[in-house]
Amino acid sequence: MRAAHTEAQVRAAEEALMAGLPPGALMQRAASGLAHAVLALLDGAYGRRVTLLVGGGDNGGDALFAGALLARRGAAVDAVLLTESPHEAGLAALRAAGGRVRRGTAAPRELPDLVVDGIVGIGGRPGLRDDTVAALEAHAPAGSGVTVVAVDVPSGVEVDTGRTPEDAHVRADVTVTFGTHKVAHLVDPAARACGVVQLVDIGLAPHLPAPAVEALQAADVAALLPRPTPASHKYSRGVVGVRAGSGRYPGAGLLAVAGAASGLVGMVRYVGDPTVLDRVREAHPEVVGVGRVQAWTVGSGGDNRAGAALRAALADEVPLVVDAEALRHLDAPVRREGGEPVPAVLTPHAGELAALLDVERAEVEADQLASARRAAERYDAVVLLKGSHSVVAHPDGRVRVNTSSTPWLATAGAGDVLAGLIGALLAGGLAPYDAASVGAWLHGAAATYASQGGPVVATQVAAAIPEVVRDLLT
Ligand SMILES: NC(=O)C1=CN([C@@H]2O[C@H](COP(=O)(O)OP(=O)(O)OC[C@H]3O[C@@H](n4cnc5c(N)ncnc54)[C@H](O)[C@@H]3O)[C@@H](O)[C@H]2O)[C@@H](O)CC1
Ligand SMILES: Nc1ncnc2c1ncn2[C@@H]1O[C@H](COP(=O)(O)OP(=O)(O)O)[C@@H](O)[C@H]1O
Ligand SMILES: [K+]
Repeated sequence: MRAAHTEAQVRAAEEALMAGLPPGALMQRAASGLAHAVLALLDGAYGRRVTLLVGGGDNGGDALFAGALLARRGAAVDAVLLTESPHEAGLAALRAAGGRVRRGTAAPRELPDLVVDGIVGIGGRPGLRDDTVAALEAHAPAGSGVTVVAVDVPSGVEVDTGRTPEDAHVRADVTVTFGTHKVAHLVDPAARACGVVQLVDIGLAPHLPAPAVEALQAADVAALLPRPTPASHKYSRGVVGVRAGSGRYPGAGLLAVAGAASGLVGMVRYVGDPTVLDRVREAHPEVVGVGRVQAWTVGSGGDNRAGAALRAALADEVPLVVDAEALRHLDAPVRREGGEPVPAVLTPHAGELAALLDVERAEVEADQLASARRAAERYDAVVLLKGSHSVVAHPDGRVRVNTSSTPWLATAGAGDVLAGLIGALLAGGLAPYDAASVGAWLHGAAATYASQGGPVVATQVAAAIPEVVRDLLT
């Protein structure tokens, strides 16, 4: 599991760890990890030009000590001070190692190979001052190819929320972080500013509490996956029912069935528009009609009958996935007629979540973590906010973020496949929170697998699910 913590959690853990260490030991660990990451990126130090952008806190200290290490290895290291009070010991170390120190935002005569963003870390306020933006532009102009390495977090993003409320922030190619991931490394839009995140172990783990946000890794997914035993039969593995697609969107019914029929349950039933049913049977001869199910997927590509389909599924006293058109017919909290709670997974994209919360889409996109949490609480259901790093929020406040995807997955019908797949996982016995997060992981991994770096369509994503599962289990 990849764990991400808040600033306060990190500071408390750091305090506990430092109590047993000599002063400055943690910064040395951080700086050494940072310097080694830079050395790997530059494939050596000798003759390489590195510029440090240095703020007034310990984040700048990390950059200065790492710069000293790089200078001792033969790199030409320049520190640009963006503060009146840089980390004194760090500055002395850099100078002693032969590094040069400058102030001001003037452009260098020659661009460096790599810029280290040591402007602010977890102590930073969101946004960057104008002079900082100018210094950044002068040393790593957009499109220049200068590699940008952020120390701990890209300066200017909001560390605990993943928001980027001020547009001014660093956009890094690589972020080198310490001790644990921070929320901003996982949650968009901040996660997009991090580039590749590398974690340096500084010994913090024993002092860390339960994470604020986590991300499943392949081994976690493998451990959670329902799988058959020698005693299994098709009913014991679970039956998923799909109420999706319509005369207007027949393909969505087919794609939801394709996601459900990826072999993770014993049987798939399709209930809905007769013309869609005929096409489902042609494409998936193993799919059957009306009967008992252990979970429903409702709403993908639905029409004005989606409300009735939702009511019928709710009446069945089994867990359900509520997608697309069916989301419009939901009441908060999600309840059966009679008022009992229903285990449910809602799968909105940002526009649909905005409608569920009665806010603007832009607000959801800007504050994905809080929006998903708020909806999970209000609807008393697991909410999967779809995006490049989909957010899965539990009504009790827990959150998982999915990082297995590829931008090529942003393609029509991909959401229908996901809804069917999560329905199958619910029918297979997973709790809604696990079904949603395992489903999002498999879906993203299937897209990545099918894409191989190139374009994919939703049908190919569904077809790649068994291959991804096979890889996981063997
Ligand atoms: N907490 C930990 O476990 C560790 C922390 N370390 C480093 O220490 C960092 C935290 O250091 P600090 O607490 O000193 O805080 P930061 O260095 O993140 O920032 C605080 C300083 O920046 C100024 N500042 C805040 N927002 C600003 C903005 N938007 N523009 C310009 N200046 C701004 C503040 O006035 C203050 O001087 C971490 O991110 C990490 O890099 C590491 O050295 C080792 C371990
Ligand atoms: N930029 C992106 N990178 C990775 N995955 C994405 C991106 N944008 C969207 N996705 C994923 O693609 C799918 C799109 O689903 P959705 O918006 O419901 O489309 P549709 O309704 O056409 O099926 C979701 O699983 C979402 O997480
Ligand atoms: K930084």
